[in-house]
Amino acid sequence: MPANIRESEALLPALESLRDVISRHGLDARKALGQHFLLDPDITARIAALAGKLEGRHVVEVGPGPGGLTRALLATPAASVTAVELDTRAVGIITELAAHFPGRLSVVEADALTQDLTTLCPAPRHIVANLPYNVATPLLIGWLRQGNAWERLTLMFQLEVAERICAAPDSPHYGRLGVLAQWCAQCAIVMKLPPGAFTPPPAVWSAVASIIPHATQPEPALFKAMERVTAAAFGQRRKMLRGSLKSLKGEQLLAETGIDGTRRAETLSVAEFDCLAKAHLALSRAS
Ligand SMILES: C[S@@+](CC[C@H](N)C(=O)[O-])C[C@H]1O[C@@H](n2cnc3c(N)ncnc32)[C@H](O)[C@@H]1O
Repeated sequence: MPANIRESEALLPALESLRDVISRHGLDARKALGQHFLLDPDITARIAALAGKLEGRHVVEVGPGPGGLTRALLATPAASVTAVELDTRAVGIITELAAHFPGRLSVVEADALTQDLTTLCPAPRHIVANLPYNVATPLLIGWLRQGNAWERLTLMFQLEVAERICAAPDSPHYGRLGVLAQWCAQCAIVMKLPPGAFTPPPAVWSAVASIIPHATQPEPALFKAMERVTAAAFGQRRKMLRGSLKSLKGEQLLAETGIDGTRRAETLSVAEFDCLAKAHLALSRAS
């Protein structure tokens, strides 16, 4: 395995600069596609390193754009990289890049929101991506739903979203996304980047979150129950639980779990939400 960033770069064949590739393919950044590119190879190599051991792993990269992070991933010992991209111009760039890495890089032109990424490569699978910010949250929730399929996710979000994913109870960013993510995975912010690290720069800071699914994952019906409970509890977060959970037979749920109905959603631990989701599922199966 390469010992450092310079050694990793040395593993790549001589490639055209990303700026030249962008201009040759007319890949001017489009806001609607959340396009903020990473062109600094030191930064992309650091992100690839944050993904941990990639030897023998199959990596899915969502939104390769001009391919900076893709190149960094190819400089690791990953068994394969599958890039999923919506923008035809970027698909053209990655198709060209794939010619330099026969059998190791493939590109799929698709919307990652509707494509089941688990069908694209065998396990053990990782996702590594600088995500399009406009669809990052629904993408993450979809991948959490398939927790068993992923060994690890290393994902760039807007800093505020990464903070919500990793927030502790009773802290300002704690909410539905943090409960769902931490219920399914170990989550941590492992890198922060200022707007100037991207071309063009976004309006806000960004952060990479490392998301490692727990060994045991909720079954689909329990995941749905947790989605319903957290939507109700945080949908009216200023309300006490006995009010916000009313539509889910809240009184019964609270009695069964022993959780005080005068508490508010943001004070509950992930373990307490787990109890509520299990009680809700049991109640809905019984009725
Ligand atoms: C933030 S840019 C990252 C580009 C590149 N990985 C980089 O770091 O320079 C997000 C990328 O996701 C692509 N994208 C946007 N929406 C998508 C979707 N629904 N499915 C797949 N790719 C998408 C964009 O075209 C763009 O290339």
